[in-house]
Amino acid sequence: MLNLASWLDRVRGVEGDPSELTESTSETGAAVWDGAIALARYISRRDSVVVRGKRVVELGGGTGLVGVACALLGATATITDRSFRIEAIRSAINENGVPATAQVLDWRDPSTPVVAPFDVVVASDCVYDEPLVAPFVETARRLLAPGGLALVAIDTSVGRRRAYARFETRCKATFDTFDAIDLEDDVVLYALGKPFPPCVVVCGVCGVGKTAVGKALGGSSFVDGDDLHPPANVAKMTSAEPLTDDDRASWLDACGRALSDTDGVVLACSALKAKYRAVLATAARRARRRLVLVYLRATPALVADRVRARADHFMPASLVTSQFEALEPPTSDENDAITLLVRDATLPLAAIVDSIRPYLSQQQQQRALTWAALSPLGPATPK
Ligand SMILES: Nc1ncnc2c1ncn2[C@@H]1O[C@H](COP(=O)(O)OP(=O)(O)O)[C@@H](O)[C@H]1O
Ligand SMILES: O=C(O)[C@H](O)[C@@H](O)[C@H](O)[C@H](O)COP(=O)(O)O
Repeated sequence: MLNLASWLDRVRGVEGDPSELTESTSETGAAVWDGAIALARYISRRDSVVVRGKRVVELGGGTGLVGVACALLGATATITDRSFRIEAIRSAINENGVPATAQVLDWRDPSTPVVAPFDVVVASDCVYDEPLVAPFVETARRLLAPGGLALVAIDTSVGRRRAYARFETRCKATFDTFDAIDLEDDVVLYALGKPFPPCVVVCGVCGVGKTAVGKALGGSSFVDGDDLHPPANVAKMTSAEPLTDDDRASWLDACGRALSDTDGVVLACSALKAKYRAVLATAARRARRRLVLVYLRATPALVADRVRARADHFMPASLVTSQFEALEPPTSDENDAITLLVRDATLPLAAIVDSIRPYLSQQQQQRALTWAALSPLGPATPK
């Protein structure tokens, strides 16, 4: 395996002039531009923090220089470009014997199957044409895990000022942290952090108010666990038969996927037992987020009243007793991965929701702090 220094020496021999390239040039990506060299050097100086052990994707890989550099430094890299560059990227990967794969990715075709998310997105000198800016930034956002970091190097001597200005504006609107750092020569490095909405689960027995609170809190990002039950579970509950641990297993997995596969979900899920909540906490950790668990507390009598008064729901009031029998009320020392908020379900809805919101922004701040600590750039500049 080559080391990074000799690999950089080697690719310097094919340096090119990016000012001659346009989006339609078939030569795009055939030469190594200054941005790529500067970015590879930058990452190599901060390897353990930025890429080691991380899932990295390179956009517009060209020769594959930056992606191969990341893999040489201990990342698992996916190096992407349009189809005509893939062969060259594959040979760069093979030559270096690194843990990397080459994959076709066209930013204007969101259906291209690249397995996201990634901890780090890297790219260099990719936004030289204005029409490319929006699809590029959207692709970076789509592929990046919450809390992840995008590093985009641009050689500003090339003179594509309008494209760069559009890129900056777009990034400021898309990412929640934005730094522009001068690297060597005229290369500017943009460090971008993806918004980091928390995973929220509203739990408690049937009829306690999970859906009402979850909807008010999550708006369009609300997911109702009721909708994730397999039909057999719904049939069972409709016929007044309580669910068993086995019945709940696949449903909890589906709830977990709703948490880990989507940005910023608020999920209503009864999560009656500690072991069910552990499944959800693991899913949140998979998405690199902390789980905020809102437990709604009420008496069996109040809950039975609510369930009886509720129209258009499969859950019969006769199941309320078994729900309380199964319930293991969550405690704050139950699981390190959970931030527990206990709320009185008899309070007005607005009071419950307003008392939860500050914890959500606290999570956002925590994300910014984590990012700043991980970043080799010093504290990130919030927009
Ligand atoms: N804080 C509250 N105050 C008064 N009624 C509520 C409150 N929260 C929920 N409800 C009502 O109680 C019923 C059950 O609430 P729902 O959200 O469907 O519970 P769950 O999703 O836990 O089964 C609904 O008719 C809902 O409008
Ligand atoms: O684990 C269970 O026994 C069920 O999941 C139950 O707890 C849940 O509450 C139902 O989905 C009913 O729906 P509601 O909670 O909306 O009444």
